[in-house]
Amino acid sequence: MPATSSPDGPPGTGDPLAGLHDALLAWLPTQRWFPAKGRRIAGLRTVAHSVVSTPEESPTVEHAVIGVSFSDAAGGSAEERYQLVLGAQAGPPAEVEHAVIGRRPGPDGRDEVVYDGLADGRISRLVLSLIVENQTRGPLRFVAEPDTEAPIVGPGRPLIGEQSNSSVIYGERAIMKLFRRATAGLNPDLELHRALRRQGSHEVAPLLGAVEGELDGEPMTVAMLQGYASNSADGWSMALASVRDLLAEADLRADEVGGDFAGEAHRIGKTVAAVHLELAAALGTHPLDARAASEIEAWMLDRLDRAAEAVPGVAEQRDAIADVLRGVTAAEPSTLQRIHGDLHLGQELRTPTGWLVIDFEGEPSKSLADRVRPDSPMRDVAAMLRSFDYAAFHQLAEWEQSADDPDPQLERRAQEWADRNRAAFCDGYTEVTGTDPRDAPELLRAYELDKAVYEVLYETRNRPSWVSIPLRSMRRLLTPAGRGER
Ligand SMILES: Nc1ncnc2c1ncn2[C@@H]1O[C@H](COP(=O)(O)OP(=O)(O)O)[C@@H](O)[C@H]1O
Ligand SMILES: O=P(O)(O)O[C@H]1O[C@H](CO)[C@@H](O[C@H]2O[C@H](CO)[C@@H](O)[C@H](O)[C@H]2O)[C@H](O)[C@H]1O
Repeated sequence: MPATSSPDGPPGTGDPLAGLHDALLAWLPTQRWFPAKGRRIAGLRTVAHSVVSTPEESPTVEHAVIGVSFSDAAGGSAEERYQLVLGAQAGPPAEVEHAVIGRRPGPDGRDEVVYDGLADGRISRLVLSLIVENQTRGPLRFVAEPDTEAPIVGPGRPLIGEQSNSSVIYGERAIMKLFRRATAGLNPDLELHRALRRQGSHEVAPLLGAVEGELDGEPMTVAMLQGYASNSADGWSMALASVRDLLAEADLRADEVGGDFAGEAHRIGKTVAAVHLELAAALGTHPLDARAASEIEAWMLDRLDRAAEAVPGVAEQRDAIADVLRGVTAAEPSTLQRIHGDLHLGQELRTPTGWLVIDFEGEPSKSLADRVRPDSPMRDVAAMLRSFDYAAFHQLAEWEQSADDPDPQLERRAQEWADRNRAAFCDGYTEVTGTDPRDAPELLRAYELDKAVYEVLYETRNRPSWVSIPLRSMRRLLTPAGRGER
């Protein structure tokens, strides 16, 4: 049996990672998934730790939850928790060299190297086989989804790219995501994929299995295994290619240039609509009555005030924005249900047969309670409309960094691209649900503006050179002429 422990004391009192705290503190900010880069870390502790491998298996594989606390103004006393899968071996293979975290004395007295386990194909292969065999190792349960056969195709290859979690791909057949933020409770990504699977959804990748643990006495989702859509392209890259074609031919309209995206936007609209119907059928709907609407309004206003504190461009428009956000109370009668919660073109994959929606975790900065709260499907629709704006104006925003003045002709072309694709998306959505989102303009505008405010804060913190994109949309949504979708 693998050894397990749940240390909670100070370093040196039985914490198996105590000797690695300094190394972890240096390593964490270098990781793409670590969201608190640049913040002043006050301390680190091991919240939970278990050994996954048996003594016969090499390398040693460990699962840990670490708690990081901060001493800057944004930190307060809140601790953020992250999951790690660690490999440990005296002489690990060269392929993990880039993933080394530190060294510590091994069980035989010799130093062993501790590294990010997902970089080691032997470790990802072990995790996959534990899932397929439905094994339990210490506090971790490796579960295959009933009636599925996860393909055993050997070691995993870490996904390289922009991610908030960490994924490995198994031979173009399966993909496993380790959720980096450790949160007590069922992760909505797993929960909603399970619900959609029950509905026989063709709009999401098939769920194959999961790794589940415990945190604070509650279940915690460690990882999720899905079918891999090989030969797919994400909507964001496809949309950018289309916009590039358009801006290279500034004299032509979006429908006259090669690489028009409107057909795809229409199909994405249909796909998102189908997901909404499936989620409603699987998990139910509730009326968006006056009480629910005022709760959503309060939540939006609170988020607006937090953004206004951090970004002067938002603070200057605070009252005008608040007036638009109050549009959610004009939403009756309509319904609330479980939704995606953080939809954008990068969360859509074009496969040879259609579009798939991925990543149902919701906005990363929201608490779990907020991410699982039923909301209007209009939030997802508005988020997609925002994404078409992003794709349209992204290149201009990059050019504006180096050019003196924006070219008004290119701005007009970009706006045409956005309008054309937003309309095509709404048409596709309406075709499937029978409800045209543009028939509730105040609700749609409130959700779009709420998302734009979120994005202004997100870009200020993560990609300051992109902040002009949501700021431009914020201004448009506050201008009477720029409001209408039709
Ligand atoms: N089922 C899948 N098939 C193919 N590629 C996928 C699949 N799921 C995710 N990906 C790829 O992995 C990337 C990260 O996945 P995502 O679920 O968005 O992770 P994160 O939550 O870390 O952002 C996606 O942008 C996509 O390129
Ligand atoms: O993908 P995540 O779930 O981590 O979502 C976060 O990051 C997104 C960017 O990667 C961010 O999306 C924003 O930028 C996109 C272009 O990169 C654009 O298509 C989206 O419309 C825009 O919101 C998302 O908001 C954030 O939560």
